Amino acid sequence: MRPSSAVSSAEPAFIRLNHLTLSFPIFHGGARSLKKSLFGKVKRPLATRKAGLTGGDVRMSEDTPGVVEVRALHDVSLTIRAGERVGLVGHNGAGKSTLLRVLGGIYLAKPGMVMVRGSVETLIDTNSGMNPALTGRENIYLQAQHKALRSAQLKALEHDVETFAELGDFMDLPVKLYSSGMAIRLGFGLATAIAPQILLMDEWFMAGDARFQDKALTRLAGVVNGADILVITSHSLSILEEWCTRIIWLEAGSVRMDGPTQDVLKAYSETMNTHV
Ligand SMILES: Nc1ncnc2c1ncn2[C@@H]1O[C@H](COP(=O)(O)OP(=O)(O)OP(=O)(O)O)[C@@H](O)[C@H]1O
Repeated sequence: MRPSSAVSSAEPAFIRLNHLTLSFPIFHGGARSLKKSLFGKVKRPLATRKAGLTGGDVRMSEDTPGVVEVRALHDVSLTIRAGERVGLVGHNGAGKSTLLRVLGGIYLAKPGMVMVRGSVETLIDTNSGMNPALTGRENIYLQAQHKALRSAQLKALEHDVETFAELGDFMDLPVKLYSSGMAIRLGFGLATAIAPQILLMDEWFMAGDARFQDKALTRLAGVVNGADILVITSHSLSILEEWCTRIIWLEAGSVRMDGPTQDVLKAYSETMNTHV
C-alpha cells in the first residue's frame, strides 16, 4: 500500500479556529506556598513578564477563583484551507504542541471555537492510537479495524508497515517492550500508510536513527503530497522551509506572525538571534 491516496471525502479539508484560548490548571487554592512564590511579590499575573522566553503565561484563573493556570493558547483565530502546508514555530512552551493536539481532537475545546473538516491523522505522540499491551502486528489489525479495511487492504497495510518499520521479531511482541525509537518506527509507519486529508505532525519523528530519518522523510513526502493540509511543528527551520508554504509563529500562546514561509522565518530568526 503506497502512502499516497487521501481518504476520499466529498468536501475539501478545512480548519478554522475562532478566538481559541486553552489553559491548564496547575494547582488548587490549598497549595499556598506555590501561589505565594509565583504571585506574592509581583501581585499581578506573570503574563506581564518579558514575552518570548519560555512557556505559556502562568496566571491566576479568571474562571475559577484560587486556581493557578498555565495559559497555553490565547485568543488564537486562524483558517487553514486545502493545499496549505503550515509550519508552527515558537520558543519552548509557546503552545505549538497544544495547538496540534487541539486540531487532532486530543484536547477538547469549546464548540464553535474549533472546526476541522476532513480525515485527520496525527503524528504527535509516539504511542498515540496504539495499545501498548498488544503486539505491533495486532496494533496494525486494530487500526485496520478502525478504518474498516477489507481483508486485501489489511494484508497490504500489514506488509507495508512491516516492511517500513523493520522491527523483525519485535513485530510479534507487545509494544510496551519497544524502545521509544522502535515505537516511533511503528507509529510513523502506521500513521503514514494511508494519507489522510489532514496530517498533523510534531517533530518527534526526527528522533529515529539517521537511516530511519531518511526513510521517514521519503515516505512523508508521499503522504504530504496526498494530504490536503499539513500542519507541522519543528524547531528545524530547514525542514519548515522545505515543507511549508505558510508559517504561524506562536509566542506565549498567541499568534505573533502568520504569513508566507520566507517572511515569517526571516522575522523569527532575527528575533531568536537577538535573544541569545
Ligand atoms: N498537560 C499539561 N499540563 C499543564 N501544562 C501544560 C500541559 N501541556 C502543556 N502545558 C504548558 O503549556 C505551555 C505550552 O506547551 P506546548 O507543549 O504546547 O509548547 P511547545 O510550543 O510545543 O513547546 P516545545 O517547543 O518545548 O515542545 C507550556 O507552558 C507548558 O508548560
